[in-house]
Amino acid sequence: MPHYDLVIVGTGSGNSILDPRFADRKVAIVEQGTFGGTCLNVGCIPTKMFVHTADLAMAPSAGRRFGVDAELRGVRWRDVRDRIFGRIDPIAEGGREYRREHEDNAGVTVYEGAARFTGHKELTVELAGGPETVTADRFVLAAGGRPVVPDVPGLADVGYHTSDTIMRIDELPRRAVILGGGFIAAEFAHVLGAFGVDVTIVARSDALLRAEDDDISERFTRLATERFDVRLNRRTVRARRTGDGVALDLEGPGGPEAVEGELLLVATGRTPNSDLLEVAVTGVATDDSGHVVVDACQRTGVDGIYALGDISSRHELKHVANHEARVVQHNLLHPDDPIEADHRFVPHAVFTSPQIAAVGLTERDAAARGVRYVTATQDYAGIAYGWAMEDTSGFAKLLADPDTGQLLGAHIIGPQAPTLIQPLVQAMSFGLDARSMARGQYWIHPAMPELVENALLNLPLAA
Ligand SMILES: Cc1cc2nc3c(=O)[nH]c(=O)nc-3n(C[C@H](O)[C@H](O)[C@H](O)COP(=O)(O)OP(=O)(O)OC[C@H]3O[C@@H](n4cnc5c(N)ncnc54)[C@H](O)[C@@H]3O)c2cc1C
Ligand SMILES: NC(=O)c1ccc[n+]([C@@H]2O[C@H](COP(=O)([O-])OP(=O)(O)OC[C@H]3O[C@@H](n4cnc5c(N)ncnc54)[C@H](O)[C@@H]3O)[C@@H](O)[C@H]2O)c1
Repeated sequence: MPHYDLVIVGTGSGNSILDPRFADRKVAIVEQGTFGGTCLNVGCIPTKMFVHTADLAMAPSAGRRFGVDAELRGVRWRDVRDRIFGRIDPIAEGGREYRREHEDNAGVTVYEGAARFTGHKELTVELAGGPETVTADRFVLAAGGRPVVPDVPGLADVGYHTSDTIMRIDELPRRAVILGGGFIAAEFAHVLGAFGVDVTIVARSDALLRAEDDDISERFTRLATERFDVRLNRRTVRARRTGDGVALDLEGPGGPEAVEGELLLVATGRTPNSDLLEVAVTGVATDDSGHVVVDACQRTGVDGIYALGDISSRHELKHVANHEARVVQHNLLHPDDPIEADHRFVPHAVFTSPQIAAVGLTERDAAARGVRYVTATQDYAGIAYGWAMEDTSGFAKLLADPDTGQLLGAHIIGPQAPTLIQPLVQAMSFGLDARSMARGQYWIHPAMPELVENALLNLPLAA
């Protein structure tokens, strides 16, 4: 039975741990799917390439009110798809080849198959030629998560897509139904809608993107309702096949109803892969949502076993997985001088239309925690660049401590929100108060960050 110094399960963020400093160690890396993991192959990167293309497809119709008459003559779906994966697939394959063949990785063995723990620090991998069992002093659990499919009668039989499959379809449907009202629903509704698909969104709660600050969620829900057929407060009773696709029978405030599409996208969250990896067999604990329990240094309760990314983090974000991979890398190299992960101010963005970004507390969080706070908002429509963009719906909302001016939360809905939020993430991370941030630097006029400057100046802080 081969024994390793280190075994890494998962080639998403886990793959970035290995660098020349590990050259003197005997290492194995295990992957059951496509090298590079979710973000590269079926997550952040292809979705944002589709989103950018969708934004371009929307531009002609947006031009009209600027006096620019342009027309969208069509979207060549297969060309879009093949351009995107024509770039991504070789990167995934290049990463695989690098680990398997390159002299830099002379000490690395790649196992391609599904792994599960079969004993204490003992892992069995289902290889094409049969199972192989390995042991190691140290493990990194970086096996991510997978889409959750709700237990709706008929769903398993009708044929549905998840984010794992929808980006590779051969033809765009005329009509699509999206089940779920979170990140993936918001992003794919935008992409499909921009490409001319009639989109119906079915959500069980009373708003889309419900985890956002209420003002953001309300604004997005209103805008989405103008663009898509949005069914809120709906329970999905049953899925059934129709002549040309799928129907969902729903129960809602108005009684029973049905929605139909040629394609159904299930976007109802993700679950960590700790169960399939059978981490309990090696003594690693999970919480009630299946996330591996780690301490601030990303160590599980079992000596020498670390975890990172979606398998252990409720954030389920690539920048968090990357940060945690850097922490694990340091702690593997310097076990006697470990560092902690910093989860204080984790931002996120939803790349839909309009774009959304946030960091820190929502107003709901602040109220629930009994934190003293003041808020301020600034509309894009009230800054010069917002006039240039004729924006009528975007705004920034800030929460701050009324006495110290320390920022507690920032929420933006509107063009370039993920870019605009970054200086606020920086201010929060380095403890810069709102007044110093607003007046201690120049803000380029008339650029979009004036949205942030004005939101900061609008905060009703103690004199
Ligand atoms: C559609 C979509 C869009 C997203 N967009 C964004 C975004 O814009 N920004 C952002 O920050 N985040 C985004 N995310 C989330 C982001 O992709 C994840 O947080 C991130 O990829 C997690 O990285 P990871 O290394 O923890 O896991 P993964 O990248 O999922 O890597 C885990 C790897 O482990 C392998 N594996 C699993 N189980 C086993 C096993 N038993 N044996 C062997 N191998 C195994 C898997 O095949 C996989 O390759 C998106 C996710 C999705 C689904
Ligand atoms: N831009 C980004 O950073 C980005 C983009 C896409 C995905 N992601 C990550 O991937 C994760 C998964 O995305 P997601 O959109 O699937 O999850 P999500 O948690 O954002 O949304 C899930 C949605 O499904 C609904 N839902 C859950 N169970 C349901 C059921 N049984 N019936 C009907 N509706 C149900 C929830 O109410 C919610 O609206 C996200 O949490 C996010 O961290 C990030």
